[in-house]
Amino acid sequence: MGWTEVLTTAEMRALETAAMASGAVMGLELMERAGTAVAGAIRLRWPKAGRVTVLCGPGNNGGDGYVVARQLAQAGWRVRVLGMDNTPGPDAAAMKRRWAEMGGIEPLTAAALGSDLSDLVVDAIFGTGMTRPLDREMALVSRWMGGWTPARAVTPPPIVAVDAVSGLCLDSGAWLGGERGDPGGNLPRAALTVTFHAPKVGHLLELGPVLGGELVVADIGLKTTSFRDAEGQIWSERTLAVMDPPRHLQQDRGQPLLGKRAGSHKFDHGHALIVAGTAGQGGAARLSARAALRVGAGLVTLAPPADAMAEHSGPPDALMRRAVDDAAALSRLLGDDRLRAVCLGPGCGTERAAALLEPLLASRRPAVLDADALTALAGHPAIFEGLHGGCVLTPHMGEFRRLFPDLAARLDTPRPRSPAQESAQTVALQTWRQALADMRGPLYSRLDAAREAAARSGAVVLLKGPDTVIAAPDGQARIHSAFDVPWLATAGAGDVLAGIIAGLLARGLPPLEAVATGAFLHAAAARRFGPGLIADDLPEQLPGVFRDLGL
Ligand SMILES: NC(=O)C1=CN([C@@H]2O[C@H](COP(=O)(O)OP(=O)(O)OC[C@H]3O[C@@H](n4cnc5c(N)ncnc54)[C@H](OP(=O)(O)O)[C@@H]3O)[C@@H](O)[C@H]2O)[C@@H](O)CC1
Ligand SMILES: [K+]
Repeated sequence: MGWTEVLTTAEMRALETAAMASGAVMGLELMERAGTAVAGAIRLRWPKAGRVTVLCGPGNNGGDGYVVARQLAQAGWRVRVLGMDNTPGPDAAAMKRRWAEMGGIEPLTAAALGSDLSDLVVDAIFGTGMTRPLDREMALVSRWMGGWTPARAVTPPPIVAVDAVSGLCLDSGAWLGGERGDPGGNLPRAALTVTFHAPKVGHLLELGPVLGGELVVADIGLKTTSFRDAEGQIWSERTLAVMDPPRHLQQDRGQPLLGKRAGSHKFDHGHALIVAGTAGQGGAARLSARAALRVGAGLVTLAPPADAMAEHSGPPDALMRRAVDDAAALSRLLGDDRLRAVCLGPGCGTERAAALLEPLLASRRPAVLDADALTALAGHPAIFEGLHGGCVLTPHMGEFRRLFPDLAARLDTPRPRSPAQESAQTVALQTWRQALADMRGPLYSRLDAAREAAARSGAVVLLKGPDTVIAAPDGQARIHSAFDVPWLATAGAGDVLAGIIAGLLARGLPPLEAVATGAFLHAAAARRFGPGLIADDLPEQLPGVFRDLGL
């Protein structure tokens, strides 16, 4: 594996619809495969048949649940099924009938769960069709799965989620059971989530990774892997996620992408300019510079104002230094074509950043704009207008809020992305593009926000977080979930990331690739060091990361 395609719920429904419309597969068959995959994953992890309670919702997620119930019963499990008193769509109804021939269906209520004694609970209540907050009864069921009952706290049995923990929005990773960002306690945490064909956006963002546990992506035989338009071109608006060390880092059309070819010259690997600030603020820029060197830029020059030069005279000795006092000095320096990329912002000071942004943007040089440069951009709309496709913005949520207040506000409010909730099943293949634009899932996501920010600014945007989201102006996006490296939340880590990206830009990687690769290397360095990490350690881990990648 490497980069993996990630889908919205509408995209998933469109793929499924296309597969059925082409006659390649029937809905009932897909449901049987989905349920079989879940039952198989359960039997692999819990090989000794025990007692299982399967909670089945009103739609096709519930249909999968009835398949799981049947298959586990056939494998010797003692199965209790709690379901809803409704007639679901034809496929789920058929699966419900088949189960009813084998066992009973009790009403799905919190009261019925109160005395449950099972070893395992299968949550097949809601999946990709989750469109609105849980009603009161389902909220109580959900709280039971989270270990809360009116009488006392209980330890719920391990939960296996079919497609998602019910209540999670698979388009945003937000919790639909309550207020966004403050979902309260007692959220259910699955031991295992089995999803189908591809991860969904919500598995990787916000609470998705926290609530989902181990994520298994089961192949249910949907052959299509990418969206292609009528001319067979892959859409530009794709979302890819790093699930494993990306293979392309080791090899790109037979050539090492990050490795260095024997006999190459330092100028073959680019020259990065790291702008530094006035006295007393130097550490940040030096962290960026060290990272740019370690990631393999051929040369790195640090550019403080002349009166701060003394402060910047320490190691690493491999750094070159050049005083840049004002916009004119930066313009002159950028007259040298060999300077391939610039990093502006870390430890720079907002005023200095604002003054230097104009010549930098005018030079059209690839540039990472971080920290103080982002604050300067937020305060100067005219400079913001000068952003271009070679620019990379690396805001954390606070900086994002200053730059794109309306987009941040939409993230804060749990409201639908679009009121149109037209059934995807009716969407014809040719009209996907329009249909998906109308039907993105129930909640506006960090991915949506980053995409809009990139389109608006014309720059590549990396929105920081444990679920880093990266978007390019043409709609391409990457998700880099790194919930396993909490030690990255440390002072200066962002400066290192900016330096890594600047180094990769200097080495000639296109902006989106530089940013996505940079996010991966940054997390990999943190992972390699482990607990106790400080930002200074990150660049020093890069050689080990490269060795691990086989460079
Ligand atoms: N796509 C694929 O390739 C495959 C998909 N498969 C499976 O299908 C699942 C998707 O099925 P789905 O579309 O029927 O949606 P699902 O999640 O069952 O929920 C829909 C029902 O819930 C209701 N409802 C929604 N929110 C509610 C709320 N808060 N409170 C109460 N009710 C609420 C909603 O009602 P409505 O909004 O229509 O009023 C509707 O009745 C998917 O996750 C996967 O498991 C596999 O079988 C095979 C391959
Ligand atoms: K579910």
